[in-house]
Amino acid sequence: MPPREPNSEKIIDFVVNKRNGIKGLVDTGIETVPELYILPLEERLEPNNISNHHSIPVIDVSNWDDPKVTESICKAAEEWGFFQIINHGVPLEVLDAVKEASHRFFGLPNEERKKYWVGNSPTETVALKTSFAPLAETVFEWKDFLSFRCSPRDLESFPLWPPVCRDEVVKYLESAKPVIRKLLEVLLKGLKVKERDKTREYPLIVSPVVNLNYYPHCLKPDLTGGVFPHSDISTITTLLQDENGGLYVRATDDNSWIHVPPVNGALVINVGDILQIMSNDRYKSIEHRVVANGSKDRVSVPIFLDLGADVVFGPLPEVLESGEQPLYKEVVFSDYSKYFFSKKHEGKKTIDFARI
Ligand SMILES: O=C(O)CCC(=O)C(=O)O
Ligand SMILES: [Fe+2]
Repeated sequence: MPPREPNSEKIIDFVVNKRNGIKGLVDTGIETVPELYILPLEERLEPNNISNHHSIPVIDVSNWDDPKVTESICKAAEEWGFFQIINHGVPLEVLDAVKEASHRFFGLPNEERKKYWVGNSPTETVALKTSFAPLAETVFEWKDFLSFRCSPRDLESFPLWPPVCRDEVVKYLESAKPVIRKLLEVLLKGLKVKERDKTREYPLIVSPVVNLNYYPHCLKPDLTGGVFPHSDISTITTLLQDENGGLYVRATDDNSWIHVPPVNGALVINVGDILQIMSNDRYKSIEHRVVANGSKDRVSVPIFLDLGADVVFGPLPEVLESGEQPLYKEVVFSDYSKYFFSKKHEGKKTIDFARI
């Protein structure tokens, strides 16, 4: 990594070592964007790279038994890797409550918030972090996030989670689980995996991670990145975004960036690397990025369906049945995940870890 300028070291000390995060820095009333957060020209999202002719599908899932619905889901996972669902049954109040809870947590006084800083938190199942991989990044992401590990065992530490948001996180996850199960069922069926194969489904649903993402307003959002281009490592991600917008998804045909417009009550679903690997590239784990807002603090709440640390995954036997060559080897989830978190966000590079 090239040496950083002296002021960047001071900023890192404040946001990382002193655990104030970007939220703490914005609260000091900074009037310019520090060098540490400025992207080189070629990495910024330029207006002429934003698509004006693509849009990701919005699918009404009020009737899961309608074959048109299931076909649209599998087709969207193949062609776009991203889609929004509406009429999914998760109550609007639950969605609004978890967004409000995110604002409440990040609105806590610095000293209160810091108690949950990674490595210092009362439990390993909840961790407050800034940017993505500060030890590996030359430019930081304009984002803090509070991450909850939510396997049934992790939930035993619920009493140690921040009281201002813990009920809302659990309620959101529990309300979303039937939808997530249904989505997995549909997507696996599209890969010819036998219905209700519990041994298969179980490890897929058991290790969710919920993040409360917080992007404070940024004076010059065009110069910075809320999240840099990356793909998720999950099986699928279910994301709740707020009304500010700012999420962009890569178009597979011309590499432009497609804005994902906020739709009240919708959930954004995307395929992650695990499902791309399991499907031997049938479903696509697509690059996406976030641009912070110039005047509003943005929140989003993803549920990442991860795997248990020791779960091994690779292309599914059903997919290879017809003689298709596997494009990926089998890997252990914890190895894949460690690799992802050891480096900065770098587009689609993580998946090469498993590629044959
Ligand atoms: O905030 C968003 O809209 C997306 C965040 C994201 O991509 C992530 O947390 O992996
Ligand atoms: Fe993501």
